[in-house]
Amino acid sequence: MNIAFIGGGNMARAMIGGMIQHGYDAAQISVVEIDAQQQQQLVEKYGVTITASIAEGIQDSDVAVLAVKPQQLHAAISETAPSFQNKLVISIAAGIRTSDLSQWLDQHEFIIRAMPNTPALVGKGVTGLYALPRVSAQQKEQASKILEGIGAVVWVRKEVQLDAVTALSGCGPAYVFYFLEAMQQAGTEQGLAADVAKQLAVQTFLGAAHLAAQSDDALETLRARVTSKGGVTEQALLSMEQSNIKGAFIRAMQVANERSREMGEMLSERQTGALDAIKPDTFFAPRR
Ligand SMILES: NC(=O)C1=CN([C@@H]2O[C@H](COP(=O)(O)OP(=O)(O)OC[C@H]3O[C@@H](n4cnc5c(N)ncnc54)[C@H](O)[C@@H]3O)[C@@H](O)[C@H]2O)C=CC1
Ligand SMILES: O=C(O)[C@@H]1CCC=N1
Repeated sequence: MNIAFIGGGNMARAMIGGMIQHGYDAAQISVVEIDAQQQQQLVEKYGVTITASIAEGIQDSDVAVLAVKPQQLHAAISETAPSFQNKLVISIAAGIRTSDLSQWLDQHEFIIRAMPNTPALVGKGVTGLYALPRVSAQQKEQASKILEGIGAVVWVRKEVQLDAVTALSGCGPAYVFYFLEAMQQAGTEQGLAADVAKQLAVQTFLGAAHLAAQSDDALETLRARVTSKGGVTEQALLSMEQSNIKGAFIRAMQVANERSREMGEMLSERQTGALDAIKPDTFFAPRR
């Protein structure tokens, strides 16, 4: 199965790196990338075929993965729509709806919208997937196979659920890094060396995540087992409750979900002319 990536930035590189590490042949991967520096890095690091032309890049591919920024997508694909004919198209662009993609690609029907995440680079990603009704079972299997090379795969039945997947696991690695930064900072402020604090924080996350993955117990139960009555953890959690950390976190994910939907709406409206008056560099600012 030959795969072409349209856009070879952060997420495409995470996917390509993960796929190659898990045995995928670089000769079967081509990347359409317009930035010369990115092109050079992709060739040097992964040995994939590079071109700046979509028509050329995808002509021998069975699957095209759309991996440019959401606001770059319409411009990138609309003029080369016929090149995508009969190919399975997997879009990883946040927010962009399959109905718009289909329209931009001359009513293309074989479209899967996917939301992967950057731990794909180390084969530990998770991807949420939604397929248009005409996508065959075999094409869905192809998509699962590609994405299982870089981690776990979860199919959703309703497209709107992908906004929740985006808010949770698409953005999730950033929340984890943010939390790790806070743990490292607190550790150093309490007298630990920065590298030791980082190791303790990262290993604690890894350990807790493995424990949660392997246990049948609810997350609350696992938390309760750490929290001795009248002990140390209890005080820390009490402090977090007083600061409403959980509420703030849930609110942040709600905002992320809204932003994902808003991006889809704005880009859809823009292409139908409703937002033409707004300059491309400013229209993408949040409307709040
Ligand atoms: N970074 C992340 O954690 C995740 C990103 N995504 C989605 O992945 C997509 C890509 O995101 P990133 O990799 O972070 O962005 P990025 O900016 O690192 O990569 C986009 C690449 O596309 C290239 N490009 C732009 N226009 C092009 C064109 N017409 N033809 C060929 N190449 C073109 C750019 O030069 C750039 O290298 C976005 O749509 C984003 O929503 C999805 C899941 C997670
Ligand atoms: O922040 C973004 O827009 C993309 C989508 C999920 C992770 N990164």
